[in-house]
Amino acid sequence: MLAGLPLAGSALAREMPTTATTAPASARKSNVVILATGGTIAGAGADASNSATYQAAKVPVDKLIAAVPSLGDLANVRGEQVFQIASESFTNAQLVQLAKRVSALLKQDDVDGVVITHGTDTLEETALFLDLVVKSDKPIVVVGSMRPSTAISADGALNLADAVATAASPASKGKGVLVTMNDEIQAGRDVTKRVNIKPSAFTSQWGPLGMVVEGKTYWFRAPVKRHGTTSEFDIDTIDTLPEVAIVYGSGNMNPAAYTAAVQGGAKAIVHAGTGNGSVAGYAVDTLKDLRAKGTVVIRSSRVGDGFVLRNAEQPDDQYDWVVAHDLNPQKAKILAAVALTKTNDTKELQRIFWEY
Ligand SMILES: NC(=O)C[C@H](N)C(=O)O
Repeated sequence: MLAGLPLAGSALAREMPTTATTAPASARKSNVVILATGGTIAGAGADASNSATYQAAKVPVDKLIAAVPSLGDLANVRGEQVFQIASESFTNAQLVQLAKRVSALLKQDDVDGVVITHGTDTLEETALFLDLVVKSDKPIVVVGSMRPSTAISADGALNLADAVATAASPASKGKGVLVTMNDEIQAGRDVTKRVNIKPSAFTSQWGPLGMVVEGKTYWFRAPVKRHGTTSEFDIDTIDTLPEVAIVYGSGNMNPAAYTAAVQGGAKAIVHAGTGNGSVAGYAVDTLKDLRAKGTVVIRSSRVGDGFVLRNAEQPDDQYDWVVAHDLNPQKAKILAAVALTKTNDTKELQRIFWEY
């Protein structure tokens, strides 16, 4: 029920008085553009009790903005509807289109920051992609919600207000793509969806960078990996991304999955290995074979936390494989696709996995 939105907004307005601003009254208000792509933050359920059964990507960006009147206290905000999709349906072509729009907007003098509203399922992929390819120091904040806008205690309104506050804050400059969920500011590179049903779904093994409280950002750490202006990748020179497949490791896995991925067009395989990216003994020959024929093999871990070391578990130097460092399989897939636009040299690819 879209009629639920203004109610949610005015409730928020009561809870967040206009004193919650990020800058002194004399400072110019930042100009923030909200690019809407769909997801649960734009979702609508039949009833306020529907927190998990609803349709994603229903509410248009103007209604999302109107539902949170306090946004106007934080920044001069305008919206653009880029897509209206659930994020599990994002394609590489859409990633490229979105990043080109972000890049173009941030080149404008009258844009200080960009917020992207996004479904949470692949939010972490988009956040890393933008981190790698948009050459700007201006804040880019990706935000979603775990409950649809019509649900009791919907989390989208506050997450969006926090995103706008973060995008409007000069303190957010140069910190890479940021994600605001559940009061926290996370590094887009590191953050991952770890719970599929709670507002506290997004965490990073390295911890949040900061928090947003009453429209003000508080920072505790900053990313050290290459991103934005220090990245060697630039969306202005990327038009397509190569196919990269993830193959999931498990007990008694079928190695035919690797071959099928390559037959399906994959230029690289991210092996979501057990433990430290380990590979079943009976599957090693298939991967060695595919590598000999040109497929890039990247070892990541299905565990999600920790990091995969070269030549631990498997002799990567001997097999000419790459390790994903601390990137989980879905993030390794994004970095591999971006890196492959420049090189398929495995030494270069490994350097890129260490540096980004
Ligand atoms: N919470 C969400 O946004 C989930 C939804 N399936 C999406 O990613 O679009």
